[in-house]
Amino acid sequence: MDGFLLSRADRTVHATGTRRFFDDVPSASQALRRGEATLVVGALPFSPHRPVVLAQPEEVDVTDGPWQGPEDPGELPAVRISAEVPLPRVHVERVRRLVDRLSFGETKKVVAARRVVLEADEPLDPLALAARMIERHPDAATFALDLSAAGERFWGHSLVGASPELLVSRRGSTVTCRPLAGTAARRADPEEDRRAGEELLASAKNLAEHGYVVDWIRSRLAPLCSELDVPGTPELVATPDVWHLASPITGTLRDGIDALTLAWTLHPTPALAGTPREAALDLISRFEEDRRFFGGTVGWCDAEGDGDWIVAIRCAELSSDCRRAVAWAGGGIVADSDPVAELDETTAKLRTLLGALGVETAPDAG
Ligand SMILES: C=C(O[C@H]1C=CC=C(C(=O)O)[C@@H]1O)C(=O)O
Repeated sequence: MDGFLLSRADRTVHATGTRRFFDDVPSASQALRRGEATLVVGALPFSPHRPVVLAQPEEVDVTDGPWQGPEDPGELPAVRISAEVPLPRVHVERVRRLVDRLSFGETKKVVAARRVVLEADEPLDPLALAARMIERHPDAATFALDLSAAGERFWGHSLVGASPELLVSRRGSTVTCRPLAGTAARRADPEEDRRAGEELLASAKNLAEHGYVVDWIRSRLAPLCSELDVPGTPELVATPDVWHLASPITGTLRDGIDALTLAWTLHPTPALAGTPREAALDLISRFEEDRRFFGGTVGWCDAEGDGDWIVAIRCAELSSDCRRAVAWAGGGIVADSDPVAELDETTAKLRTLLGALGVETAPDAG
């Protein structure tokens, strides 16, 4: 696909063509500051050491409300799962090993992720998939973008997803974050569903998982803000597939740090990495293959420094022929995590992407 789409309930940024690519966050931020670019769009990968996708687009369309895609995006092709990496039982075993490490080591939390490889009968149009995801997940931030600028491994690839998690947003001197961590699968029965949400809100394990993320964001934002409002307890938010614990955080920035630099300062949070962050990143690199842009961040930043950066979860990377896709899901592991429940949690999270493609996932064991 050409370009970049970020559709949120209140605003859509749709950009096409490229005037210039940037190699890193500081050079993009400098171009915005000097007035050499009016907008930068793109994505940062999960690993802070891998190439970014940051571009000044040729044309930009900013509209109120969610993206109004093609009148009739048409049917998506039939898609099936061709591999799971690692196999579900191996993911359970990995989580068990991580739990052992967390019980005896200095690491308090680490996020373990797995992948599902999908094959499509016909090419899967990234924007048609995005349109389907907007329809199914109207409250999420739906994105679709070309990843080619990240190098040969990504030529012609695109990333498509519908994320419920805002990494950071800046409007003038106001900075907003809404980290998510702590999850329970939604239930078909309304009474059971309500109870699942209430239990999540009272779960010491999930509150601990959540607390690490809030502490990280507070520690990164506090030096940059004259005021910072961090709620003492999280609230419950729902997607069609899962309940989450969420903390809406708001601050007043002291100086003109732009949204892109804020994203770079916060990313990856313990919602995707763990605590302490470096130890968790080290464990992830030893237990998993490169996450590429899963768990990274997707967004835009304008010349005023305003912008929105979304955590790249509930997403898939499409190959250049659009016949293959890789979807990821992860979950925070702490010392008292149950490995089988953690597998089920990733299955519930995968439903956002797989459901849009009409692919069935195994029902969870809960
Ligand atoms: C890592 C993912 O979710 C994050 C966001 C919300 C809740 C999470 C959790 O409960 O572990 C994760 O931190 C994912 O969707 O793949």
